[in-house]
Amino acid sequence: MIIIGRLVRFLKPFVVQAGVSIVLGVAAIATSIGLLGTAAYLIAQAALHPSIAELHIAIVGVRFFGLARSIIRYLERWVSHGVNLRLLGQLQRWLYRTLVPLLPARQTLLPSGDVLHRSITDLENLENFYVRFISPSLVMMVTTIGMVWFSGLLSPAFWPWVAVGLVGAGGLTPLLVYAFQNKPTLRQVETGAALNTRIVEFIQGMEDYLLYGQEDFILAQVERLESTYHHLQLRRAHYRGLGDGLSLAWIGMTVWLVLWFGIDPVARGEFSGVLLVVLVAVILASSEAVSAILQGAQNLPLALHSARRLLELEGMASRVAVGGEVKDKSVVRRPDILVRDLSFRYAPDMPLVLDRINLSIPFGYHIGLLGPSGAGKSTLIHLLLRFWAVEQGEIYLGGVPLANWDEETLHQTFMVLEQRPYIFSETLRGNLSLGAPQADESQLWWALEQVELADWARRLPERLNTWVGNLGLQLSGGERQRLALARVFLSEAPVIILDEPTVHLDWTQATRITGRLIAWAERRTLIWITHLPYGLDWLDEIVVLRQGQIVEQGTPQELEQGRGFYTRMLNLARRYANGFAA
Ligand SMILES: Nc1ncnc2c1ncn2[C@@H]1O[C@H](COP(=O)(O)OP(=O)(O)OP(=O)(O)O)[C@@H](O)[C@H]1O
Repeated sequence: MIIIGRLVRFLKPFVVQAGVSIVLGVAAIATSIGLLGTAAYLIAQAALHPSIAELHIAIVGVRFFGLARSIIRYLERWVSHGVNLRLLGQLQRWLYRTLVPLLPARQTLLPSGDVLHRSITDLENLENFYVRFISPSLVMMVTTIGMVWFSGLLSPAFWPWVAVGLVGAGGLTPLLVYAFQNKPTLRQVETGAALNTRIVEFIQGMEDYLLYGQEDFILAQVERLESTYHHLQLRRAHYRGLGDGLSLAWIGMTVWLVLWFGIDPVARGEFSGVLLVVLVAVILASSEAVSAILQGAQNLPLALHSARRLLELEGMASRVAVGGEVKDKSVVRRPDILVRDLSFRYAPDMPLVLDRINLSIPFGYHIGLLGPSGAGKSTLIHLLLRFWAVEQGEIYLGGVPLANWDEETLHQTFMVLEQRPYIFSETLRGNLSLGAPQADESQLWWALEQVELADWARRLPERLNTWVGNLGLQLSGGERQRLALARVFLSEAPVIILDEPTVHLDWTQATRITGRLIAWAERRTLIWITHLPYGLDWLDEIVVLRQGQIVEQGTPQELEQGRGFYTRMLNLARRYANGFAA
């Protein structure tokens, strides 16, 4: 019920249109009943050979209901599909708004295939909830009340049977269908999501699977999931068939009871035979509303499970701090960074990844964040970007607590080159201008020059307009890295964070590009993350992280003269380099 309540709130903006669609739905069923009722009256009355004048009203009624039924049904579909499409748009917007703050940090919790499943299949299932459940339920209720009232009007002997029959067919049977469908549907949704996840993983990791000879194993998993999925689909179809049969039995029983209790009074002349025929016809006509609600009950578990999966994203999102608004825009252009007593763990039952970190990075400083793998460097940056909420300690940006920065301004302040930069299935131009849509042709070429990709780009068949599709897989590791670095050169952000920026580059090229980066970032803050203590003399300060703690801090020269962790790393690195050279 809570889920249904949360779903109904999405309908709020379209409540008028939804109301109109329900009224039209009731009117469409009413005209169907009217058509069958007047047609039955006409045939039954005609059998008694009355004068044509006596049949006149019934003839007009048949014409009217016949015409009105098509027009009203058309209008009802038009309005309800309009509501549906707008609703789908609203749900999609809601989903993307929910996913955006969630994805950077929680990718590990949501495999890409699962996100795909949620954003396509789950949304589609949810769409059915409104058109196939809410509206038919209300139409069924009104139809039942209307039919009970009409049969009671004809004779008090009939209405209890009509009430029992319609409640059985349109109330109890859908409930039974829902109860039986619930479990297999839950399993079907989960199996479908697992299937999607496996398929996306298989495609993304195809190279490795082939290399390790694991393709048969993965394909067997996919086939197993697929066969479970089809088996569950079959089971659901089976219950659906049972539901259809059961509701028909209820309607048939109602007709039978009405005839059983009606024939004697007709024989005794106490009740009109024509009206008895009309009553039977309208009961049969009301089964149109029954079949709609049965379809709704069939889809309800699917919609509810999908809704639960979608709404749980909201719960995850609320754990990430939501920003306010930075009033003083001047701090946005020259923000100092201050980290005070920051501790962090990924989950309450996990160990501390950062332990009482204190750090001050004045604007314009070039600082190196050094430490072995797993020291917590990326975590510190992700907290700075507010991918995760700070729970212990504080981070100030430009003197303003990080939580008070709005998302958009925060993202304009930072340019981040992640360890595995993402190359989009796009043209070279599209990939370059991602963070700098204002950049003109000459700026794009300038950026390519800085990363030594301009000659390569000139040789491409369509130069900047060449498709570097398939997530950049047709580029070499070094080309991908330099393309991502070219994006950095186009950025206007005041704080630049580069996570292992020269990985995949050869030593001489890395040195040249680093030199250009240093010069370019002269009036910006630069945070250079690395685990190699090489060639860092140009930095204003180096902070050494180890097991989540700052173990050393100072200028490169100060650290080199000391006997700490940094010197040990440096000596080790030199020994390795000499060993290789020898
Ligand atoms: N999403 C996550 N959930 C749980 N633990 C995580 C998550 N991300 C990182 N960790 C753990 O936090 C610790 C610090 O990881 P982090 O990525 O910050 O290290 P790092 O210094 O950047 O390492 P590297 O140089 O290898 O990138 C590691 O032990 C890692 O396993």
